Amino acid sequence: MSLPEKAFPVSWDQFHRDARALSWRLSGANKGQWKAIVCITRGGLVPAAIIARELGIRVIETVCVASYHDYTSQGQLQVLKEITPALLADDGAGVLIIDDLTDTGKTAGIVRAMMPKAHFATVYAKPKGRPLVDTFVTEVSQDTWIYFPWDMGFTYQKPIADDHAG
Ligand SMILES: O=P(O)(O)OC[C@H]1O[C@H](OP(=O)(O)OP(=O)(O)O)[C@H](O)[C@@H]1O
Ligand code: HPA
Ligand SMILES: [Mg+2]
Repeated sequence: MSLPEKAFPVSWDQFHRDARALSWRLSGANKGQWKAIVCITRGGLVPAAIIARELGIRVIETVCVASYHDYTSQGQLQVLKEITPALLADDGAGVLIIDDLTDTGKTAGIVRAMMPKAHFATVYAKPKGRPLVDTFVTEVSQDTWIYFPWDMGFTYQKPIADDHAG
């Protein structure tokens, strides 16, 4: 397991703000008219709930993809549940695909291929995945790991001075 060099921790408050910022951007795309959200589980579930609330979208579908089995190392991508055929019609035109982030772009690539005309949005993006998303809020470098609030808990932090003590 190789740990990315930099850490980008995100609090619930920050995530809510960033997901709202994404909603604002999406309200200006496709005239704000979306047939449905397809969220990529599990990470896409949280932003999908916030965006659905902001944009008044009531039809929420999932596509279940798993890849990072061992913390930061990506394994074989597995599609555990496909999208309902009703939304695949017309190549997914008018459908909003939501995920928490795009990293290598592999997950985005697989889901995009299922619905080439859908609009793909993530809250965060790294450079490799960025060309695969239509809308995102914040870009972080490829050597940064994003720590989401649902993966974290409060822990004791050593004072900075302790690192300098002999
Ligand atoms: O751009 P990629 O390199 O494909 O990585 C991005 C994907 O990885 C994470 O999901 P993960 O497969 O870890 O599952 P999870 O959402 O259930 O945590 C994240 O939520 C994205 O879906
Ligand atoms: N953080 C959390 N999950 C992830 C990341 C990340 O930077 N990249 C791929 N899955
Ligand atoms: Mg995911």
